[in-house]
Amino acid sequence: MRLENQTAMEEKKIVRSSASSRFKKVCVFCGSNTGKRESYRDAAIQLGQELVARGVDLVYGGGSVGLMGLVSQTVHRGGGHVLGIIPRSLMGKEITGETVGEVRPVANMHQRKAEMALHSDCFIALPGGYGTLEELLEVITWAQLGIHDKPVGLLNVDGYYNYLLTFIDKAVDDGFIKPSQRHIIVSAPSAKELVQKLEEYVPVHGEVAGALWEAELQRQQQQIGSNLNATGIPAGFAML
Ligand SMILES: C/C(=C\CNc1ncnc2c1ncn2[C@@H]1O[C@H](COP(=O)(O)O)[C@@H](O)[C@H]1O)CO
Repeated sequence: MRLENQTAMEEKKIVRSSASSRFKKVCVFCGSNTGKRESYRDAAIQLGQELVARGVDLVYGGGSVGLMGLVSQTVHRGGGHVLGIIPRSLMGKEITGETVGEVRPVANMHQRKAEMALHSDCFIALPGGYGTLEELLEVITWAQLGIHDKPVGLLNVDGYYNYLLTFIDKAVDDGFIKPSQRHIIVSAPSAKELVQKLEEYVPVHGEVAGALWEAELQRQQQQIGSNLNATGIPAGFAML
């Protein structure tokens, strides 16, 4: 059966390669829309195929819309485990569509990001909009602070992220990002090249030595839990 928006190229059989991966689970951030270029859809499917070929499971934001749907359906169809972490407020089918694999409902967007990060060994951003950018920049910030040392990859399909990369270079030139931390982001134009680079990535720690990951996330989760009001919205947030 063809997936929605699936091209002929995508129907190729996915063969699990014998090459093992240092990653067990990769978290993918990507558009809840497919974007206007076929190359974006192809890249989502190619990334899903690359994960399956390497025996890597998927963690993502849940739902079946846009590129999220394509990558999750590809991994699921290829036999990989798919974990979708989704705030209860986004769970309506009209918002997320039919999801595949395991779905973990969480209280809010903050808990989703913490859980996505906790359950994965690496992050990859495909093309996307505000949601994708926000998720990407948060894990980069956490890497900069030494909260984690998991690789962060940008799948720069057809130069989609060129302006962002240029902007980051400007921030380095103008003294807002340390040159050593420019290298937190690993980018490549294709899924195969990107995953290979991420496999070879050696983390560069900033001023905070060592990963404080587990402790920090557990602290965040407790904080989130204790801050929730009756509607599941953290104190101080009007809406989520
Ligand atoms: C509002 C619409 C769809 C929302 N559906 C979503 N379902 C699950 N996860 C989502 C959804 N929207 C955003 N996300 C998260 O943000 C990233 C995508 O956001 P973007 O703004 O589209 O880049 C994604 O990684 C999810 O974690 C109907 O359009």
